[in-house]
Amino acid sequence: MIFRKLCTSISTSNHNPFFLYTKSPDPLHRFCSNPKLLFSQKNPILNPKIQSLSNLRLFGSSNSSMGDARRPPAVSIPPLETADKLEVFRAMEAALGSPFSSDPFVPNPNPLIIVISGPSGVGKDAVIKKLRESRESLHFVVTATSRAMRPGEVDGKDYFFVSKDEFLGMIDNNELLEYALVYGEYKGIPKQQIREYMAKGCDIVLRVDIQGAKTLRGILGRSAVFVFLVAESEEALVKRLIDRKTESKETLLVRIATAKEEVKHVKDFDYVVVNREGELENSVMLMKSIIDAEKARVDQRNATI
Ligand SMILES: Nc1ncnc2c1ncn2[C@@H]1O[C@H](COP(=O)(O)OP(=O)(O)OP(=O)(O)O)[C@@H](O)[C@H]1O
Repeated sequence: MIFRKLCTSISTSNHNPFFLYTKSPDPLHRFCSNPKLLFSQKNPILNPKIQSLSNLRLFGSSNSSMGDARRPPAVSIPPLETADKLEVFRAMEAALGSPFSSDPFVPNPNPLIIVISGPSGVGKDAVIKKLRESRESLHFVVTATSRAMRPGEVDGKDYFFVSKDEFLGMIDNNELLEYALVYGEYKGIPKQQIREYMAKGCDIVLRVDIQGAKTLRGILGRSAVFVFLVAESEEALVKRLIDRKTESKETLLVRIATAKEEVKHVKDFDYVVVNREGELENSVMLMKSIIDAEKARVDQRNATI
């Protein structure tokens, strides 16, 4: 009730269309026309920066207290319609009593760790290859593996191909963030590579199997983003694996049986991307959107290795 009275009194006493703030003897009256402002940083009583607005004069507007000899001289803002932009800019700085800052309003996003996983043959490598071509700020960690090189693969680019003994040495020296024995072969993620590229501000992409993703979730928690790649159906996945022609009949059967179980783990991930037959480009686009959205999060993930 008292508050409404205050507002009524100021709305009848203040006719200046540009400012809520006038030289009323009662400081509460100055911001009464919008009750929210009373308690916000826009309230000149609370914000000393805006208090300097009392020195502000617009061309063509009257200011009844201009004769007050105790106040510093008023700053004039030239008319926006005709004045030079820089002139207006400088006048506004002078009116506010400090230069406008060019510092970013929000800090740059943190480097992101993106874990991509999914059943064998779903298209992880295919998606990553396309992402690699389109995003320079992403670093794709080259996994170390003890498996033999497939035709077309390049050492140091697709994987670091090492012997089983070399791999065991890396485990002993604590050089791996995560490692696993997959279908009789070792695969692991070198820590040093991640540290080095995160220090350069790059986002990191890790490609792991489902078990690896589970282990990484245990290590990284919510500090990394986990994406599950899946085919649209079991049928599509089997056809894709047959087409790839990299498996024996036996390993093909094992991979298919494993994939059926692995799909159940989708709920442990942050995102799922369905890599439909013939729609690889769409999957890549969705991956990019996920990364963009993650970079725009207010509550940034903050991974340290
Ligand atoms: N959307 C798609 N449509 C059709 N074929 C695809 C699609 N995505 C990937 N492929 C093909 O499916 C096969 C398996 O893909 P890829 O090797 O990338 O799978 P992966 O998940 O990396 O498998 P693994 O875990 O066994 O290494 C490849 O021949 C690839 O070119």
